[in-house]
Amino acid sequence: MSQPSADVRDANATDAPLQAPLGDAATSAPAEAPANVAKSIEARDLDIYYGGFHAVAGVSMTIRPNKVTALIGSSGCGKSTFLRSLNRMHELVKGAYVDGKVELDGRDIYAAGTDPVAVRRQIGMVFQQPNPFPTMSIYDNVAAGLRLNRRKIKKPELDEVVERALRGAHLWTEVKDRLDKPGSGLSGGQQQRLCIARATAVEPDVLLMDEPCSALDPIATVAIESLIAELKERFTIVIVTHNMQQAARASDYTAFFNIERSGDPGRLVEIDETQTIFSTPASPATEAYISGRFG
Ligand SMILES: Nc1ncnc2c1ncn2[C@@H]1O[C@H](COP(=O)(O)OP(=O)(O)OP(=O)(O)O)[C@@H](O)[C@H]1O
Repeated sequence: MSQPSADVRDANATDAPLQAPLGDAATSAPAEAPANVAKSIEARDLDIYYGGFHAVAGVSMTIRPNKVTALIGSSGCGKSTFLRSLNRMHELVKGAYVDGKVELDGRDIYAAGTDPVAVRRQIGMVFQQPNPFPTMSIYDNVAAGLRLNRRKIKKPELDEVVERALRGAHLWTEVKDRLDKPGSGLSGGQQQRLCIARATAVEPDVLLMDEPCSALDPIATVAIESLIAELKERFTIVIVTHNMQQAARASDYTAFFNIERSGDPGRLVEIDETQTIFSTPASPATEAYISGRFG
């Protein structure tokens, strides 16, 4: 829930796609995967609250299209909170709200009248724990979002989208002969790739990933990392990770968050190309964190 502001009202004039009812927005979606141009996100002076608790303060950041941006920083500095504010999942917590702006290609996702469900369709999320719908088949897990968005979608088209999403998630060959079996019967790494297939099947512009490998073994982690490298050809990706090697391997840009004193809100210290953050960061706090001196 954003606090109303003049800026929000101004942005309202240009946010038509996010205001479209979910079904309409999706009905016009092309059957084929769209061109490889994803969208950028711009956070401007973003403050994030849980009721009276100020969790994250004053974040301004550009998230570039078709790049992987990693969010790193010590526990509790607000990485996940910031991530969830980028697709309006934050406000699902009772009393939680943001102040400031988040723009998807220049359109404020918090503008008055914007449908948060449509925002979440355009900015998908993959969580730490793989969470396939437990009673649904593998096929239905991937088809679920499309069925919600496009009630009249025909079976042959759905088959095509499900196959494409599963191939895109490097899962097709492993599951093509058991599409009718429950998604919960897959291994952890397979379940996470199923969740990625589910998230990408609706062709979002941005994929948010909250520690997507932290519940996985090293082999499954490598599989997800190589998948992320491919997915950025089609999507803008933001990933929260505690694993600095993973940030160094998998991201193009890295944002370091920090809390100066206990009880203070988390703040963005710096964002730069990953190579720069891990070799010559601007801030001593970043240097201390990446060299393992704290956090
Ligand atoms: N649902 C919630 N209600 C109230 N406070 C919350 C809630 N979720 C998180 N917080 C608080 O917000 C702050 C930021 O938490 P957040 O989980 O975003 O940090 P993080 O950097 O992602 O941490 P970690 O690396 O441990 O996952 C913390 O002080 C946390 O306790």
